Amino acid sequence: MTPVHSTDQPVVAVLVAAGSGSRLGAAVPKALVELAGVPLVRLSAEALVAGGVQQVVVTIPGGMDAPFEQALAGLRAPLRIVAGGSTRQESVRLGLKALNASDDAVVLVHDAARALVPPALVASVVEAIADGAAAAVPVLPVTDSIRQLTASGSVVVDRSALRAVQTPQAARLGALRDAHEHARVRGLEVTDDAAVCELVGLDVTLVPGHSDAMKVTTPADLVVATAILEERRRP
Ligand SMILES: Nc1ccn([C@@H]2O[C@H](COP(=O)(O)OP(=O)(O)OP(=O)(O)O)[C@@H](O)[C@H]2O)c(=O)n1
Ligand SMILES: C[C@](O)(CO)[C@H](O)COP(=O)(O)O
Repeated sequence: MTPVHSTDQPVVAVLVAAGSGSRLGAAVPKALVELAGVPLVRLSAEALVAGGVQQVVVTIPGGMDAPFEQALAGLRAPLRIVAGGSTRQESVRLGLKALNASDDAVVLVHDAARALVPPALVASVVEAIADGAAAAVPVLPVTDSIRQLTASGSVVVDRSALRAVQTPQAARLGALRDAHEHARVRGLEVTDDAAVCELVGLDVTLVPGHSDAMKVTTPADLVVATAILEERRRP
């Protein structure tokens, strides 16, 4: 399949898959859980490659090499599997270290749990970096009403000013490695790579996200994701 974008930049990715999936509660690590017979990590890796990624490092739980190698066998891009860390942030840092590419390569960080990310969304964060953004993340408007807890109760929040953040998140490889090292040295913990970039003063550019890039977190998410995949496969 031809990548859905074109750029002169090398495009590489860290696919974080080292989580246990405690909220899903499956018998295997979440990234090995199957949607319509295909492991989440395999679907995610294929979406990255279809979106133009040329090299993938996958972070996995320690001691799980064999099942992950089997799940990822035959991927149409160079692939390396490395042990992840105890947090997502640490897994990303270890994955970035294992990539073999120049500092100016475009790097994507993607959750294996967002297995149905459309290749066009992958391409759109790459293009944002190629067009000059320091960091790029996909976002969606928030659909629930939101309240913020206060000392005396709670207050309503204007949701029109809020966005939910997805992956893949993109930057230049050298800059993202430096930002993660900065966070590690200072003991700073944040929830995503855009926030790591902001710790070192990089501007974050927002691109439109997609509902199919939902994160499989709970058993109900698995039902929704299965339905999306089956709908895609319907002739
Ligand atoms: N130490 C960790 C924790 C998470 N992840 C990855 O980061 C992504 C987002 O994390 P999440 O979906 O919250 O996964 P888990 O941490 O496994 O979920 P839970 O909190 O339910 O255990 C997942 O693809 C997960 O595999 C990782 O590589 N290393
Ligand atoms: C990176 C992320 O998916 C963006 O929404 C999210 O922050 C991961 O959070 P989690 O705590 O690992 O579920």
